[in-house]
Amino acid sequence: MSNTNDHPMTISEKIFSKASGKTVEAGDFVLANIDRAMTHDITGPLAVDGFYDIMRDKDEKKVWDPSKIVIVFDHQVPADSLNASANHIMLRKFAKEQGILNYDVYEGVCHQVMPEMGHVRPGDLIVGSDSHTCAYGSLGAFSTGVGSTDMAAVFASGKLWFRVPETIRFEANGKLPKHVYSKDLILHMIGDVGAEGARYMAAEYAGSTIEGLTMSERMTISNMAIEMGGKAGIIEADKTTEAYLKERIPDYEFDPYWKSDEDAEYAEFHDYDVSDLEPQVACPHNVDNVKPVSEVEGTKVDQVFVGSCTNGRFEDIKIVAEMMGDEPVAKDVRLLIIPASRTEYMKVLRAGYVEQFMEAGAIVEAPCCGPCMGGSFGLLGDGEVGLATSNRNFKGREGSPESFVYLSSPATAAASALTGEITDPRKI
Ligand SMILES: CC(C)[C@H](C(=O)O)[C@@H](O)C(=O)O
Ligand code: SF4
Repeated sequence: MSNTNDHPMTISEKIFSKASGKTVEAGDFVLANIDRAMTHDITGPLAVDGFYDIMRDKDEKKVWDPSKIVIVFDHQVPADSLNASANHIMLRKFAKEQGILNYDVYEGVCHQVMPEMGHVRPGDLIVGSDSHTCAYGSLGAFSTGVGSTDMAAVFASGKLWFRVPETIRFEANGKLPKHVYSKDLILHMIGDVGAEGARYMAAEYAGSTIEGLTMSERMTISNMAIEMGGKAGIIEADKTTEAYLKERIPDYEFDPYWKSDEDAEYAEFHDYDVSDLEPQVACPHNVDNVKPVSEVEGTKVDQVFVGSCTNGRFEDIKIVAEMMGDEPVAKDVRLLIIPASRTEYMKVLRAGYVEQFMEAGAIVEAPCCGPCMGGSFGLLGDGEVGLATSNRNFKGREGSPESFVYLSSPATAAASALTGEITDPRKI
């Protein structure tokens, strides 16, 4: 695509222009063509019911384009209840009948599987019936979470109405200090603007710090855009993205058009110098209750969970393995490690980390969402304190409403698993 715009555009305006076939700007209402739709084992069944409801008078009840839909089983896998197995049976049948790609119980968390398996490209408009679908913005796509009934409409028509969002730009410059990671940066940003700071806006992350991040680190940042109310969390595609995509999509060709124009209009602008950023921790019971680790050091933890679509990749787990070395997990602490996908799990396995973690007294589980949303296992009981590398810490998020969840980077999680209390990783 070449630049034929009649006004400077943000990447979101460009993507919605392509998707609606006309030049649009923030505030416009558009009926947009969807490039890819993702659903999973929890929200999928309702979307399928909704789809058949929409199609009730049609003889041929076929989705608009099976090659553009992906189903992933990840929240309750392997089936943890009869309800979950019934959902899986229903979705497997739907996928088979419609010819839709279905990643079954062993593949991993949807937001890891989608980019990893080559279902995300810069410039795409993607919807998923999961709020962290904003994660694919890390590859320069406009990607957002929708409800199951919207997903049903997408299954039927391949289209959805949107209000083209304004953009809030976050620019981060400088080199992240040792033991400070992209998770600390995004927690800091969320703490700064608040849980509604980017409401219905496209968050756009830029600056030399972002440019220097690996794909895995970028995914962490884009994933959490929703925690400030963002509709999307976009990082423009560059050489790093190109290399990631070339490995996964053989015919992929980089198109420099998919970025914001120099003089594009932003609703808000936030600027950060990260060179003296401390490790950050989100404290109970809100993601924007963010404090530097020094303010919560010494808080006893019962469970440390390293995983989720936010920080469950090999790179994250490597940080934990390296920080722990030969040391055991602290007495009375459960360290739960869940790689975000089968691919990431195999990297962890090949690096010898599974053996290291088991010897240290940690538990390594097969890829899934795990305790991230108080689903299948690893739930916190009354009065217990958990530290997690995931993205939400609302009351009861990881189990009992009487438990407490703190969120941090994998490095802070590892340091805390070693000592049994929230610990500054720079001190280990
Ligand atoms: C189950 C699903 C609807 C939910 C979401 O949309 O985000 C879950 O993935 C979460 O992280 O809370
Ligand atoms: S890992 Fe957590 S945040 Fe991610 S999709 Fe699963 S439940 Fe949602």
